[in-house]
Amino acid sequence: MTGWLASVANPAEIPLLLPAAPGILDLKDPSAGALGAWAADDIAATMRALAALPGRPWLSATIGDHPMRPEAVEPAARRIAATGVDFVKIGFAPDGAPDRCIDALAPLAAEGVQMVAVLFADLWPPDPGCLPIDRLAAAGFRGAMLDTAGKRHGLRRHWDDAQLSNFVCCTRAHNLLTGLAGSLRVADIPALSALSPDYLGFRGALCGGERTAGIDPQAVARVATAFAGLPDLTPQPRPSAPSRS
Ligand SMILES: O=C[C@H](O)COP(=O)(O)O
Repeated sequence: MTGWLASVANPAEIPLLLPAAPGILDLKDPSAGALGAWAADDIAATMRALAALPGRPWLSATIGDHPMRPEAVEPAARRIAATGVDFVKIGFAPDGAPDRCIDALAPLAAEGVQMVAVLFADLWPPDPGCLPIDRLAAAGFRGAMLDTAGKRHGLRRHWDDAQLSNFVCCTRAHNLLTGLAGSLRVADIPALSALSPDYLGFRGALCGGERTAGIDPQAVARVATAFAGLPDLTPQPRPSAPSRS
């Protein structure tokens, strides 16, 4: 089943999301850019606050928007990893040296940090063969998601559903967790879930359209309801054949 990720701008928004039970709470400050980072102290405090919550969502946190240089990306990732957050999300764009950044992050994976690459669909060509998916897997990344750096148009204006399906298949073939995001709306949920990514990510749709506006509980309920109504496509065990006796 495809799950969902909810981006939260500050600790005060978390109680508005928890009743809707997203699988991942993504700590990200949308007013500070596509991958705007929370303060590390706030991430660590949120991890502590939710640690004992039964069935708590996973927590991810972004490292901020950085130029594609290892000396910028690696220390930022290390700083967020030190908070103990479950997943560290790192953005990759084709400009600069994304390959060298990925290689510089491999030691973090070896230390047990679960990193998720965020690949910007409006910056990379719409073909998973052009993305550094092999390299991410070889470096020990846990997942790769496709998102958009610009928020004016949704993901599906940049990549069509066949291209998105290729992305899901390609990342899955590398044993990476797979996510799709980028100004997604409730109306996108059935078609994108049918591609079977591990999760779909939302911010704008949870705020009634404007991602910096703050969480709107009614908009959250619309997203959660759309997921609750999806068919369960998980393969079921076959009933055993009747015995011949
Ligand atoms: O990680 C997911 C993003 O926060 C999605 O934000 P968005 O729906 O505003 O593009």
